[in-house]
Amino acid sequence: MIEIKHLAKKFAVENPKKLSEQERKDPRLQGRFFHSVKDVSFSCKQGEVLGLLGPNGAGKTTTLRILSTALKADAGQVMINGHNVLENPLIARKKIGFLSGTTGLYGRLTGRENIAYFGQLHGLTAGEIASRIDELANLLDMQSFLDRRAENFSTGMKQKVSIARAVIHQPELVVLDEPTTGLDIMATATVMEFIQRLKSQGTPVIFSTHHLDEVQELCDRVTVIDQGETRFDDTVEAFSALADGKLHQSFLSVLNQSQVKGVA
Ligand SMILES: Nc1ncnc2c1ncn2[C@@H]1O[C@H](COP(=O)(O)OP(=O)(O)OP(=O)(O)O)[C@@H](O)[C@H]1O
Repeated sequence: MIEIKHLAKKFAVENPKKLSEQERKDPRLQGRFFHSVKDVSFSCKQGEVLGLLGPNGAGKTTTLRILSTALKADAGQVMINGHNVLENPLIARKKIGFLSGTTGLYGRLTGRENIAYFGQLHGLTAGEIASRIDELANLLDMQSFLDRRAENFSTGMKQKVSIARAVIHQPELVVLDEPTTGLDIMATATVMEFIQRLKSQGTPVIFSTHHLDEVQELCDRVTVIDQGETRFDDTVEAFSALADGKLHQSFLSVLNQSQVKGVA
């Protein structure tokens, strides 16, 4: 069980000129600070997949980076199976597998070496690493390129190796930031099947996405964030029922209500 309560994170704005026009108009900009995440709460149980939705700049990546301990929250609580993540980041790192959109692979290492390196960081033995990589190579369809240097990998190859690297230590919770962005149909299907498999093994998965068909196919729960605040957090059935099964309409209706609230 993972529970996120009232997360908040602001960033100091070093140079206001570097903000986009949209950010300059955003009510989250207050003086020298941009309050990227203001009040985000959601929860996800064993074996559930949660889809984190929101428009560009809503605060999804910031939330997931806090969850994975890559960023420190200003306020709020993250509990994983009774452990306080924000107070015990080292324990939390062992429990969480995090795919970030920005962490690159080491180009001079092969795919296998990139994954094995993370296994070593997590304290796995050489034997454990080898058998786990074999298993992941199968699940993510990586055999044909695993022993090539990563520098010339396609986007799909890179993403598969990055996912394998994130889950080498069999984490209790898997957090994926836009795992299918930029992937072709085949690679997307492989990643979706992989998430499905984690789910069937009972591992909770939280992933951000802009693809509602992925939500339809995989998710048990949906959380919508807008302007740094949770605007919807419930089952996929409840989300779907907002607009007679049309998830795009459900999403838009949550955002419309959110804007009405923002104005009020
Ligand atoms: N280190 C930072 N310093 C200043 N502002 C930041 C920083 N990181 C994020 N932000 C701002 O916080 C807001 C939320 O960003 P975030 O990346 O969390 O959004 P997102 O929902 O993941 O968006 P997208 O769907 O475009 O990936 C954005 O306006 C972003 O520019």
